[in-house]
Amino acid sequence: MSIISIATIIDGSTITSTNPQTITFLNHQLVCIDNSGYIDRILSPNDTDYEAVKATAKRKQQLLSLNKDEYLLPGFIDLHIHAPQWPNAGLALDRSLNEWLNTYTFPLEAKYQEIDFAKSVYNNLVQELVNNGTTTALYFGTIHNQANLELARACNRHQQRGFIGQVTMDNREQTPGYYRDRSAQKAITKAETFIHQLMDFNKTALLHQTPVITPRFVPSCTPESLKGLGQLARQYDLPIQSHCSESDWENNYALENYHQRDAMVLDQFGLLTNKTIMAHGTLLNQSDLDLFKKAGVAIAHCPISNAYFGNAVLSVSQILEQHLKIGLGTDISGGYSPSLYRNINQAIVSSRMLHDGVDSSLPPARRGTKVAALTAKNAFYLATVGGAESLHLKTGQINPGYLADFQIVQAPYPAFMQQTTDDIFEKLMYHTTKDNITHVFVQGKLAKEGHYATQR
Ligand SMILES: O=c1[nH]c(=O)c2nc[nH]c2[nH]1
Repeated sequence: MSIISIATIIDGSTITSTNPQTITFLNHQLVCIDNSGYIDRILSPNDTDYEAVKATAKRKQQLLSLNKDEYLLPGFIDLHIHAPQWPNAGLALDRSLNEWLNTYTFPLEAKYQEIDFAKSVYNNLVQELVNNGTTTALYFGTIHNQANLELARACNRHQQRGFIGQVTMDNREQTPGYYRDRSAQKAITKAETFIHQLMDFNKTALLHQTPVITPRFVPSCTPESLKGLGQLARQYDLPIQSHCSESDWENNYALENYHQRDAMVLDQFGLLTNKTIMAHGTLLNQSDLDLFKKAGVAIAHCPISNAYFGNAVLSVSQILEQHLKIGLGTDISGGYSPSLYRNINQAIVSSRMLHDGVDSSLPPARRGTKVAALTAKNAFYLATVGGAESLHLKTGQINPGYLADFQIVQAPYPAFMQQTTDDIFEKLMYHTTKDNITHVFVQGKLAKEGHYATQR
C-alpha cells in the first residue's frame, strides 16, 4: 500500500475507454481512492499485496464490494447543456431553431431573474444529472449573475463539477427587449463580475466550479461584445463555449452579416482557443475543422438535439479520424433527455443513417455517405475521455492519477446465456437508465446512493 492515505477501495469489475476504438474491461479490481479524491492505484489479483490490501480495507470498513452483475464505469461528462431550459425538456421540438428560441426558450430563460425559480429548477436538474451518472457538466446559464450563482450552489450541493457560463446576448436585432444585455459594455462588465463571484464562491466550495466565457452564438451578439469576451477569456485564461454552424439559419447568418463562415467570425474575435468548446457543428466544413484543429477547439456533439435543429448529421467518425477533440452533450432542451446514455444511443443511430442514407428512391450505392457508423465503444469514448480532454480534466478514465468520478451500474436485465465482456458492455450502453445506476462518486465522494445500495 502506498503511503498516501486511502479513503475507499472499490472491489469489482471496471470498464474504461482507452481510445475511441477500444475499452478495457477487467474483473476483480481493487480501485484505491485517496483522501483527495484521486485514484491512487488499481490492484489485480496477481499483484502480491492484493489480498492484504483487501483484508485491511475490509477491517477498516473502507471496502465497497460490487455484486457479480455490477460494474464500475467512469462518470460521464455532459459537454453542452442549457440549465435554465430544463422545464422545457421535450417541448416544441417540431419548430425551427429560430422560432423555438424566440417563442419558447427566451421567455423561459428570462424568468431566471427570479432567484427562487432558479434555485428550484437548478437543484432539481443537477440532482437528475447526477442520478443519470453525469459527474461533470458544461452549462449555459442565463444573462443573470445571481441565477448563475445558484447553479454553482446547486452543483456544489449535489456534488457535481460544473463549468458555468454567464450568457452574453446584446444584439438588439436578434434578441427580445425583455431578455437582452443592455449594451456590449454592460455585458462584458457582468461577465467579469461573474468570474469574480465564482472565484469567491470557490474559496469555500467543496468542488471547484469554473466560470466559462459564453457568447450565446454569433447572431445574438454584437461585434463589440464578441471582441470584449475574447479579451476576457485571454485575460483570465478561461474556457469559452458557444454554438457554431448548428443550422442552415445560423450558418447563413454569419455569411450574410459578416461575409465569413461562423467559425471564422468567432476566430476573428479571439474566441477559438484550445479551451474552446463549440456545440453542434453539423454544418462545419473541412476548412472550419482545420481551423478548429489548429486552435485546439473541441466539439460538443449533441445527437438528439441535432436531429431536430441541426439540419444535417455531424460526421463524428471523420472528426475522430482527424484527432480533433470531441465529447457528447445532452443540449437540454434542444435535446429532450438528461441522460448521456440516450445520447450515446442516438449518436450511433444518427451515424448509421448518415452511413446508409435515408432516401429509398435512390439505389443503395448512392443512398448514403462513406462516413463510418459509430460503435458503442466510439460513443462511450465521447461521453468519457472525449469530454474530459475537451475540458482539460483528469477524469473520464479508471486509471491511477485520475479523479475518482465514477458510476456503479447494475446490469438492467438478466443474462440468459454466457456473455462476453463486449456483450455486457453493449447491453449496459443500450439499457442503462438512472434506476440501475446504484452509486455515483465525484472526486471520491458519494454523490448518489440508489435503492440497490447496501453496505458491503
Ligand atoms: O440548440 C440550441 N439551443 C440554444 O439555446 C441556442 N441558442 C443559440 N443557439 C442555440 N441552439
